[in-house]
Amino acid sequence: MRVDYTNINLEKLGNYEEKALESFNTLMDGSGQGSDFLGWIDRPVDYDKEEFERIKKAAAKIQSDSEILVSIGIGGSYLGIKAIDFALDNYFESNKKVKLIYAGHQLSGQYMAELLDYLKDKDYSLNVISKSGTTTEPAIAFRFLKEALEEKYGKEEAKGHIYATTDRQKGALKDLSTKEGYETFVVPDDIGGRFSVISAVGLLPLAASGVDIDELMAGFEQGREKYTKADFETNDSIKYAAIRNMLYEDDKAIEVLVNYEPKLQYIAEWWKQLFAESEGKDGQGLFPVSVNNSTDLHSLGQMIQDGKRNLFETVLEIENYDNDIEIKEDIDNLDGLNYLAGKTMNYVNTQAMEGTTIAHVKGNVPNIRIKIENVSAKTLAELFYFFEITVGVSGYMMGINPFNQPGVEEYKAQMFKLLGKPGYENK
Ligand SMILES: O=P(O)(O)OC[C@H]1O[C@](O)(CO)[C@@H](O)[C@@H]1O
Repeated sequence: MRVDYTNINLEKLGNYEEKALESFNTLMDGSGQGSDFLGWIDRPVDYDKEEFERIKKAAAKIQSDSEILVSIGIGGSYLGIKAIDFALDNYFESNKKVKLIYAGHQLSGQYMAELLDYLKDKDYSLNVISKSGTTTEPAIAFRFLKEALEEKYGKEEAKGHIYATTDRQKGALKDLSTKEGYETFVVPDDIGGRFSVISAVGLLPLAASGVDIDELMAGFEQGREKYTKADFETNDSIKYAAIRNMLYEDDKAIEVLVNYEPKLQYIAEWWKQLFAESEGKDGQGLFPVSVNNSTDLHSLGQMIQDGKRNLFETVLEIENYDNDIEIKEDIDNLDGLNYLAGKTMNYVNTQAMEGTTIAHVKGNVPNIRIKIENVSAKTLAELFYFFEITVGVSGYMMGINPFNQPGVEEYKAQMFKLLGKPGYENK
């Protein structure tokens, strides 16, 4: 993975170097705000090997008795799993050993009714994932899905199809799992939800679907090797954090994560939670949005080219693809496309990316380019780790605690009051 800053004016970057390095050191020595949640930094090498093996065993069991695993969770207990699972699958003929279906990531009654109907004649298991064990969306989903599973297999057999990933010792889900005897996996105390894909949160469902979790861990480890060195020139996490802050102070309020490969769509969704929950507090933070090109060049592209000049782009470029297809000569050439004969579609896509970059830079949209070698478990894990270090450094540069998310409680309090949850009457 490499980061290219060619299309950024780096004249003022020197003013940010010292602060970026200071913030990086604060992150690494654990002396900053939220330092109880830095377990993800060393987790690529320092993890529970016994649990890792248990995850592989559970995954093999799921593969042997289920065609579907319903992964129940929201936010950090959903987005990283979906991002990697979606990116590594074939678009049409799934190559997965077990199909992952998601639940508990919204509150749609329509979705739940249709899901329960769909599952009726399928063999499936449930992985309920919630660090707190009390989040409303997954809790409601689990209540429905557990009932349906018990109806299908009987209460005792159903227990062997339920896997709970939650806090080591506390919370409603932990209590329920202990009472019912479900196999449980741990969301470590020192890893916040949006950083938790490296734990059993991500590892169990991804292993069940057939992702090589050794490769995934190798990618995180590679990230740790590259992005935990205190060197401004060679550690792109520090430099990228500095550039984001430089652009932020230059009135760029929005960062747009751009991809030209639909497989990366959910990587962007994961990235949005990481940056929004980490930076969006105390009246601060770059607003993270994403576009999927070239699709969005025909919608948001107009705004990016010509709208308010308050944004910059970070473009994800894939350097090598597993598949590509050549455009052929057509005798009639009625569509006028013969000038592309002999070129591949990915070549055209790349020129769309390069052309768009030129146009946007001309239109005063600073562009950062992140180049990843390919779409694999290893490269995606390295990319995740890179963004995680970046957000820690960047958040400390902004003077905020990047590891809490107090703002998300407000909607919950108002919703609970409307729903009549005991204790919320006077909120
Ligand atoms: O895993 P949990 O505790 O259910 O939380 C899910 C998500 O909800 C949040 O706490 C926000 O409400 C996120 O930070 C978190 O990723």
